[in-house]
Amino acid sequence: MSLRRVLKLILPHWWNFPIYASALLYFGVPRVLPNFYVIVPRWWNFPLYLGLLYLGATREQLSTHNLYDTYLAAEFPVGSCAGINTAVRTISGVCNSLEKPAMGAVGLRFARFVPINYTYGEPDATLYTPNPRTISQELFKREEFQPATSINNLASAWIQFQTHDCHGPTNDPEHLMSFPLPENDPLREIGQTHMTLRRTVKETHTDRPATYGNINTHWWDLSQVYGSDETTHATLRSFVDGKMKVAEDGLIAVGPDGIDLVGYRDNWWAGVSLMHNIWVKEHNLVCDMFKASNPAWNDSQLFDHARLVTTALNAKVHTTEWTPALLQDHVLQEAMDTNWNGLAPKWLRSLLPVRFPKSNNWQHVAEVWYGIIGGAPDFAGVQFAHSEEFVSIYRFHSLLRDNITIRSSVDGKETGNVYTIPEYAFRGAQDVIRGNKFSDVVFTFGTDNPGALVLGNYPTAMMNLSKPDTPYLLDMGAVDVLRDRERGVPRYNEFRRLFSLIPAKTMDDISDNKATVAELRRIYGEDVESVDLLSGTLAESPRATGFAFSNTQFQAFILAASRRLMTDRFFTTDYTAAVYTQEGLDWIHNSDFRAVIGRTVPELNASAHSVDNAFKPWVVPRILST
Ligand code: HEM
Repeated sequence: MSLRRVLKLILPHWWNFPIYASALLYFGVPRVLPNFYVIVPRWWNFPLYLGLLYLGATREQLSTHNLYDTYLAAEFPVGSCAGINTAVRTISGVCNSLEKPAMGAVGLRFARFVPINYTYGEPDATLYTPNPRTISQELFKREEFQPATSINNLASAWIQFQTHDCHGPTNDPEHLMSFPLPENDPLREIGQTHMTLRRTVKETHTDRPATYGNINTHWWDLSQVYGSDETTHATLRSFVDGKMKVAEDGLIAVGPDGIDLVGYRDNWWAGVSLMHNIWVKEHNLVCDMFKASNPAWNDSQLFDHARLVTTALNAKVHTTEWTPALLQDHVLQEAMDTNWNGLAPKWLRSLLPVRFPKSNNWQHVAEVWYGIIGGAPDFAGVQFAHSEEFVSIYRFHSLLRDNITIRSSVDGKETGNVYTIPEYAFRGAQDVIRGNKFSDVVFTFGTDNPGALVLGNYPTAMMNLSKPDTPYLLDMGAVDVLRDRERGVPRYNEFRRLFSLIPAKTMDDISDNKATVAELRRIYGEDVESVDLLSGTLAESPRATGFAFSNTQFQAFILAASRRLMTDRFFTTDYTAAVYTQEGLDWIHNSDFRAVIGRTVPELNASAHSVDNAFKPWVVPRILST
């Protein structure tokens, strides 16, 4: 951070300076102030430093009340790091924690962000009420595409690339959920009376709610690119110079099922394929950089270092670019930047190169000053795993566009190739990626808007989705609702209560928009407790200025976004030149997503740099506007 930026931050807000100082003090005594936590419904109206203080306090509040392990102490797998190279990320995710080697590894259970006794899956009496199909068809269905104008379609591809479906592609064929279709359902005309789907694969326990395993690693380690098991991983490596395998055309090769050969390949579409290609290309460029500076390194050394750097850069892009693009609020922008870079100006860091002591109290001061990265890990007393609630807040299918209309990156003109969802999903992704110039595809994503995350904007094609190997059509709107109920994710109002938010007393409290409230009432009547999490969050307003999603989802996000960084050894204790190399750290420090695009698709360097954040709609070539 430059002196100019510090002055810019402080001067217009000089009257906030005492608040800023108290924020630092506050972080120094983290376990005290949460006792005095006061919920502020419209925190985004605070001036900058008060807003930062409030977000910090909220995170502390949530770390104290919203972290729950789903393992009993005696159940947790005992692991060992004997014979494992602990200086690098492992494929299965073991040994990130040296104290608890199995933490965050592939197959481990999802944790919970709400107390365990609130996570029983709903019984049949409520599971199907209100009817998920009615909700999907009457509340969610898109009549007309409503764009999210502040972001581009790379943002939607990005978030699915980050989250994917981690409960597994097949579900449990032995255990089904089935409910009658509404009387007026058009499917009844073709003889269908019920909607049926497989339950999620789960572990049952005698005295507590069922638990669910993650089929990928939990860490922020790009396992979707590299794989979470050695067999898959081996098929993806070229074993030459540390590089990932690519086909002759420079893109990821495709398997016999028509899907790209990558670490995790479920629910495939053109957007995720695009992201995988960009990050595999980036990995291979990092290998080139390392080979040039370390000619004696073998394939494994090059791969392991390139993975560390590529992964950290990916996490940095998410923290400092994707999130601020989705949540364009001044407080949030600063908070996310502080997470990664800290608030301390560079010149002061060089004067005081030694970090604050890493004792429990000072650690929080150090975090604000220097950022989470390179600091001391903080588990808030609970071992790390992704949580079921974190999966649920990313049910973002409304981001999907009905059509992808390819435009040339040279002049912005439509090429004539248009793909609907059934054409760009699953095997169809290949038609988009290889049926066009890759630069045109990326350009199209950079200049298109995704759909807005509001009611009435769920793509109709996703409500009649034919997924390979699934023996029935999926109404994804209904599936999204049903999965949360099945997995015991609390409904909207309970979710708010448990996340230190003020619950709605009546439907009118959910949204400022009268028409939206009327829509909710049509489905849920006056029973505000029955409103589903997805319905409530899509309906919710007001939202923070510039927020693409609701404050309720944001609350879970506050907890998860920092926690993913601060529990990971490779973002904390081992974010050092000794582990990453200095050139590796410099690569991360000097790059943003615009640079990644410029390197991996050089034709797009200028377009990607036409905006200050690669996830904002790119400025199209002049020919379009003339
Ligand atoms: C054409 C593109 C997409 C297709 C075909 C697709 C399809 C699916 C399917 C079939 C499921 C699993 C349904 C089940 O539980 O049985 C799913 C789950 C999910 N999808 Fe999508 N999806 C797409 C895009 C997206 C996007 C853009 C996001 C944005 C984040 C997203 C987020 C999720 C989440 C969070 C889940 C739940 C994951 C889990 O249960 O572990 N999807 N999707």
